[in-house]
Amino acid sequence: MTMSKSTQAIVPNCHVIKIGGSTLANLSEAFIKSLKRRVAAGQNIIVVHGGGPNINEALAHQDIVSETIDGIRVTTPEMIATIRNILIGEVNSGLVGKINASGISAAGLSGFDGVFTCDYLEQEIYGEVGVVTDVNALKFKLFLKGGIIPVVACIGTSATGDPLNINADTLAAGIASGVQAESLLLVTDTPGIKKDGVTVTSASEQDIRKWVANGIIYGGMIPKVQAALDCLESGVKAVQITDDTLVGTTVQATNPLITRLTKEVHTNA
Ligand SMILES: Nc1ncnc2c1ncn2[C@@H]1O[C@H](COP(=O)(O)OP(=O)(O)O)[C@@H](O)[C@H]1O
Ligand SMILES: CC(=O)N[C@@H](CCC(=O)OP(=O)(O)O)C(=O)O
Repeated sequence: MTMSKSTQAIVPNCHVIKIGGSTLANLSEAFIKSLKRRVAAGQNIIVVHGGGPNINEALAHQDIVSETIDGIRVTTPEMIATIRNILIGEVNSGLVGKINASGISAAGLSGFDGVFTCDYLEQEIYGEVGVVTDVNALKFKLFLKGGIIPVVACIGTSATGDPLNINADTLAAGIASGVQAESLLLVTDTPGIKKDGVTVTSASEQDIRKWVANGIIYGGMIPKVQAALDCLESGVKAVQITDDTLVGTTVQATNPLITRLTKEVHTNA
């Protein structure tokens, strides 16, 4: 997959944290505390969020059945307005409100606010689904310089201004690559990649390819491992797949070159 680029300066000491819809409803105190610690330590945090379960519920209310291909929702024109409204109107505002209430200054954003551009992934297969093509690192920098955490909903716009549904893991990887983040943290409802019921502490690209092929990794975990590999490929130094206890800190590569060559994906134990 071609990763997004940034036409502007990178964002220093930046860490992208993606929160899955699986976790949003019950975001723990520990998570908010960890966010505060990171901000206090001077990290530039960008939050990206999903909302898959909220979308499922809203579509079910309208008797709309949706299909996913390897974790990516095939998005028909009849679904896209609902998905935009749920992600921006409901999920994003809820999360931004929660973060602000905790004392951290945050602002809600999406592709409509010009922080990234996107294009159709493969319209004939996925319909109204986007992929990030460019990241406006300067705009992110301005928010962060002003002490505001950008909280980005996974909705983009087409060249003609129509909303596009973007898988949140894919968007997080695109933004992390575009700002040349130090790390990407994918927060979900499982403590890491599991194999035979056990959470693995680290996984290589070869492991991942094998586990996707034999079904150990399936569904919503597929966009995560793809995002992880894409990020490492584009120079992001560390990727962690974890639950919201964020046990320890993001695994940092001691030698970025080795990380890039071996494409290690770290998960927590
Ligand atoms: N090998 C695996 N290890 C852990 N979880 C996996 C694995 N393969 C598939 N999954 C599934 O991926 C889910 C996480 O993806 P998803 O539901 O899309 O979460 P999110 O909303 O956080 O993006 C897990 O709850 C689990 O059902
Ligand atoms: C194109 C695509 O797959 N979009 C996702 C966007 C939400 C998402 O990614 O939410 P999670 O992080 O909770 O999985 C969807 O429609 O479900």
